[in-house]
This record gives sequence, structure tokens and C-alpha cells, in this order.
Amino acid sequence: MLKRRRPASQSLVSKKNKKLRHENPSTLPWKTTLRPLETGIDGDGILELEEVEGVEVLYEEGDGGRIARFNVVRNEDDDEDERMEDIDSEGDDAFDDEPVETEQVHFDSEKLLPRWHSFALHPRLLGSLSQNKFSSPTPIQEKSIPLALKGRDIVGVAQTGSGKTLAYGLPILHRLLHDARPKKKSKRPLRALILAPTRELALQVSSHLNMALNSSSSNIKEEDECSPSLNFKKKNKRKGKDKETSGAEEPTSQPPGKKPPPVVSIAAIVGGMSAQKQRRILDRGVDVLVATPGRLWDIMQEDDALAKEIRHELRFLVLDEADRMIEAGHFKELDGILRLTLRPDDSEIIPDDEGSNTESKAEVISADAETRLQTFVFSATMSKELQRNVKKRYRPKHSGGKHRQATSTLDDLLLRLDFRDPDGPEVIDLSPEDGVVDTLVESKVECLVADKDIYLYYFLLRYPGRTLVFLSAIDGIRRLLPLLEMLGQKVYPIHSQLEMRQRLKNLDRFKSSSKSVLLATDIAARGLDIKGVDHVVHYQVPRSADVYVHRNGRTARAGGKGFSLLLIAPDERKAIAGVLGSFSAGRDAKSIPLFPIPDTTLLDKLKARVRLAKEIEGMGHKVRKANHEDKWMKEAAEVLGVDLSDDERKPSMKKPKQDAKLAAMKADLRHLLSQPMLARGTSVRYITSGNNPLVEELLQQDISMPSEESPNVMLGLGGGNRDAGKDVTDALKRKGKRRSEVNPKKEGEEEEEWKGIATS
Ligand SMILES: Nc1ncnc2c1ncn2[C@@H]1O[C@H](COP(=O)(O)OP(=O)(O)OP(=O)(O)O)[C@@H](O)[C@H]1O
Repeated sequence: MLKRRRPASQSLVSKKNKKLRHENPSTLPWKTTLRPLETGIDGDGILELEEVEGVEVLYEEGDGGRIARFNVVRNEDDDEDERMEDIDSEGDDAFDDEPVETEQVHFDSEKLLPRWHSFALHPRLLGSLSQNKFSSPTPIQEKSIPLALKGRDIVGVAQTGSGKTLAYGLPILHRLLHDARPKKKSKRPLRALILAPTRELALQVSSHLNMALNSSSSNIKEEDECSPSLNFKKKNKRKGKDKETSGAEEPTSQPPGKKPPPVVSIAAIVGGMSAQKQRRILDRGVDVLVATPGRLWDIMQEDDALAKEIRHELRFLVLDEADRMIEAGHFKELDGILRLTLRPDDSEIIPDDEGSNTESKAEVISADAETRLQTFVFSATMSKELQRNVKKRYRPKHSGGKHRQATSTLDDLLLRLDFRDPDGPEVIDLSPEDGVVDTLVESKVECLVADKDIYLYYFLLRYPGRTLVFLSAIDGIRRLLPLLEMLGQKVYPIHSQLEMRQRLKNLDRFKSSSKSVLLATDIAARGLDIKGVDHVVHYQVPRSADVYVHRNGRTARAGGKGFSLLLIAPDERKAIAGVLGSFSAGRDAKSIPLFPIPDTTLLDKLKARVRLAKEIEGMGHKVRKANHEDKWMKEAAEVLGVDLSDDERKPSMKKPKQDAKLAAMKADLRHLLSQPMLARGTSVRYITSGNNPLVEELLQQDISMPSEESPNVMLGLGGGNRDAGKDVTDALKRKGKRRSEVNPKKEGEEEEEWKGIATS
């Protein structure tokens, strides 16, 4: 089937369109169409239907008569789709039915990676660790990898950013790399299923595992001189652009232009992306599937084969951030998927509170750790009680353990898992008692709700960097976004009502600028590994201790420094006390130091800017609304064939006035933003003199004095220090207090009433 598009000149195709010329119809990007089961046409390849979209057919007169040429019309959106497909199906076109040989490579880990040597990981993985400069395993990796390699089931709890993905990923990849490859042309069986709560996290896990497989390390050596040369190509050209390969490519002497099949193929299946493409990937077969439960469940409804693979072929099941999956409302789908992983005799008897199930299970456990399903559950947060429950539920017969009733949805979910490990899952808990990563500095501002914008703006000016601001609702993001933009901040939103493409684009933009702000709901709280997030701001207090931990976990990752700031309004006081009190170490809100603001007159100055920006936004909104109504009226009259009166046709009399006022207000704001924000006692006239000469700050920060071109610089607050964490710890030192002693509450002391920022 060939769908012909209207030529670009007649259609509404954007100017960004590109045309790729094809001489031969067989080189067009044909796609196999899916046929509903009811058609009775099965997928055995007897009758394949294919279609192609976006093709312009042109006829040219040649010597031999009329010749058809084909232009494939592509626009930037298509390119973006393809980029996204590249992410969700990295290596899609790398799948091949050709036989894949096991590779013969060697890596001198004793010399090059001594801290990893004892794990005896596959050389390909070692090469990649070495290339990424992961010279030693993180504590959770150190504990869990040897056990996982022995075939144990694991429940791993470790702080955010501590390398949990590789803690379960390396043992899986190691096993898959070692497994003998099928020699005959056959579809790859699905061997590992990793479930993650959000689309971004699933895509990230798949990229992370691909990174662990693909190495161009020169330290990997061929063991067998006769084997073909190793070719760890990172990039492949496809459709004229670079495409990251997926899975480890096999050392092979492929003919030029033909990509070798990956040794291990990894694909992500998530919502918000082409389901058809994802089904195609599954049809070809993948070794490791990273999925969000919702999309996987949808696909399984139409694809019995996938359900069968999960039931019969799976070697590894991973639940990454299991607690969040339940919160995200995926319980039904998750439960449905997990049921497929139960052994037949378990499906009717789980959950069981009395112990009979455990006993029968212990009897049927296969001793063959090489072939049985291994289950890994990882999270940064899991209550101690739940960990105990999981352990008790699977305590072997002779230990005489009694089963507990599930006390939460997560308990319930975990108790449904069919851990095959005869000793029950090994629970490894390395999470800090108070949930705070060592390298994180926490802080708080207590302020009126109306002043939160000013404190946030102050913070962004004072500590430029990569700042992730969490809000509890999308409406808040919609309000704050234009405000911060108007105040000259580079700011991007991320929330569930944005299209997937936009979410990924905004994440990319945030990542690629060292001074930017991401306004996020809690969909970005879990698992996202963005390098170099300097600060996390809780614009609204988190609703639970877990959310507080995960939000904070976007900074201070992998041993790096990080800073978190809570903005607490009077009516959030109780909520935050409850959140902190629910940590197992029983924290007190008073243990979080106050954020130091050495010169509060600056807040007054900022208040003027924020107020003006809000007025502009309010007026802009009115003007947009009026324009929209005018336009609607005209269009409706046209459709109905009604004549509008002169008054109705004329744009509102107020409009020119409003426009002029708006322009004047914008000019005022531009002027305000171009004014230096100077702390009390500093002057722009004498930048080289005084106790704290401004010139030093300007030099240290490599900036010039503020101007219309480079507004938003705050100066005069002491040196060029832009380290919020250091400022908090210095302020504490000055007061002679340790973190735990901050603001100790005196007996019977009442909370003081917070004052708003004075109007200047
Ligand atoms: N052994 C290692 N040495 C150095 N860096 C590592 C090591 N292992 C993983 N990393 C890096 O640490 C960062 C955090 O890893 P990862 O995302 O797996 O953390 P996590 O524990 O899953 O975090 P979260 O709980 O927030 O999901 C990643 O950028 C990863 O590449």
C-alpha cells in the first residue's frame, strides 16, 4: 500500500521539510502493517502487508519513457520521532536473524580494574567500566553483584544515585553475554524484563545498560589471533544521521553498510511513543526489555507471544523503584504482568499468610540456578518492616517462620513475587537511617506562600547553576514558568501533561545548560540521573518521606555534592514535621538549618521585579484572551454567515492602550533587570575598593557588570562564592552549631509567626 501525500506546495507541510529522493521503490522506508487477529492472517510470513507513508510520486520523461521517482517527505518532527525511536529501540535495526558467535575477548582486570577483579565480569563489561572510569564498585554494587552472579534473588535498598542500575544490570548482562547464542535463524527469546515506573526512567535504564555493553576500550584484547577484529563501533549512519547502536555489537567481518547483530539486544517499551514501532521491535525479538507496566500491559493484550515469552523464557525479572510503580496507579497492570512470572502452582495460592505456600514452594524449587528465574527488586526507599516481611515470607521451612499479613500495597505486591531462591531473597539495605546522603546539604526557608516566588528568584540569582524545582501540581508549573522566563531565567517544564517528545526535549535542554531551571512535578523525582544537578528546591513540601528522599536524590549523586532547599509556608509546617518524623531515625524539622540570607534588603528589591513580572503576565493574559475572543467571534460569524456590526468588527478600543501599557511595563522590567543587584554597602562606582571589592567577584565569576544583555547578576554578598551548601555550613559554623543542633526547640516554646517580606 502506498499512501501518496499532497505535494509540499499544496499541503500544509512546514518549511522545515526535507525531501529524500529514491530511485527505486524497494528502498523506501516500508513498514510491516499489523493485522488484527480476527483477519485470520497469521504472521508466518506467507503474506506480509507493508505500507509506506509520506511519499511523493513524481513522473519524469526519460529516454525509455515515463519513469517514476519517489520523494520521501520528512520534517523536523519526523526527525524528532526518529530520535525518540532511537531511544526506545536502540539497536532496533541491529536485530538480525543471522547466527551470532560468542566473542573471545580478554580484559586484564587484575591490572586495570583491580577493585572489580574478583567479580570476574565479562571482559566487555569490564572494558566499558574502565572506559567510563568506574574504577571501583559502589557499596551496593559490591554487595549485590557477587550474590546475583551466584544466582541469588535480591531486594536491594541503597541511597539515591548509588549505582543501583548497574548493581542489577551488570549480573544480567554478564549472564546474557556468556550464554551460548542460538546458531540457527531464530527469534531471540526474551530473557530479562526490567519494569520501571516512569517513561524517562525506563529509557534511562535502557541507555545505561547499553552504555555498559558498548565500549570502544582499547584495553580489550582479542584472545584468539584468528578471530575477526573487534569492532566496538559506537555510531552508525542511518538515514543520513548518526544513530547510537544498541546492544553490544558482535566482533565480525560484516560487509560494509550491514550492521552486525548485537550480542545482547536491549529495547525500551514505554508509553508516549509509537506502539507500532515497539511491537515491531518485539516481533524481531529482544534479550532485555525495559518497560513501563502500562505500555507493556497494553501490548500484551494484543500479543499472546509476548506473554508466553515472559512465562516461559524469562531468566531475570527486575522491579526498579517498585514502590513508585504502585503509587503511579499501575498496580493492576503490574499485578497482571507479575502473575505471568509465577510458577503454575503459585498462581492460585498467592498471597498466603499461613506458610503452607512457602513449604510447597521450597519443595518444587529447582536446584538449577543457571536456568531458574532470578528476581531483583531495587529502590532507594523501602520500609524496614517491608524488608522484614519479604524475608519472613520466604523464610525456608526449617526456620519455622510465620507469615505476616501484607500491611501495605507494596508489601502486597512484593509478597506476590515468586522468588525462586530457596533461601528467600537476600535483603541488602544500605540506606541511611535519616534518608540523607552524606554529600547533601539540606536547608529551609520559612516564608509566606506569597513570598515563595521571591525566595526562589533570590536563590536562582544568588546561586546560578542547574536547579530542579519540584512543585506538587501542574498548575503551579504553568504559573511559575512564564514568571521566571520574564525574569530572565532559562527555565523548562516537565510534567505528565506534556507530550513525551516535549518531556525529553526539555530534559535535554536542562541537561545541556549549566545554568538552567527545570520545573517538575514528582514524575521527575524518581531515578532520573541527570549529571550535575546542583540544587533541588522543594517549592511545595513533599507529601511523604520517600518523595523527599527521591526528590533530593536528583542532586548529590554518585558521591558528588548537592544541595536541597525546602520552602515552607505556615500551613505546610505540620506536613513537613510529619514527613520528617516518619523517617526511621525520627527526624525533626528543626534539624534542617535555615537558609542564610545575609542581606534581606535584596529581597525587597527582588519583590519589585517579581511584582512587575506578575502584572505583565496578568495583563498579557488579558490581552491574549481578548484577542482570542475577537478572533473567535469573527470566525463564528463567518461560519454562520452572520454580519457583525461595526462595533463588533472593530478591535476593542481598549486594545491599543493595553498594548502600550504592556510595552511600557516590559520596558520597565527590562530596565529593572539590567540594574545591578548590589548588597548593602557596595557600590558600582568603586568596584576596586572597600572590604569586599566587586572587581574580585566579577573576576572570580568571570562575569561583567549587569546590563540589558546580561542581566540578573547579584553582587556584593562576599567573595565569588556560589556554593549554597558551603554558605549554609559556614553560617552554622559561625553560630557554633552542628547540623543536629540547629534551632533546638526549647520546652514550651511556641513557633514564631513568620513575617512577610517588607514592601519597599
Ligand atoms: N561504580 C561506579 N563508579 C562511578 N559511578 C558510577 C558507578 N556505578 C554507577 N555510577 C554512576 O552513578 C550514577 C547514578 O547511578 P544510578 O542511576 O544507577 O543510581 P541509582 O542508585 O539507581 O539512583 P536512584 O535511586 O536515584 O534511581 C550514574 O550516572 C552512573 O553512571
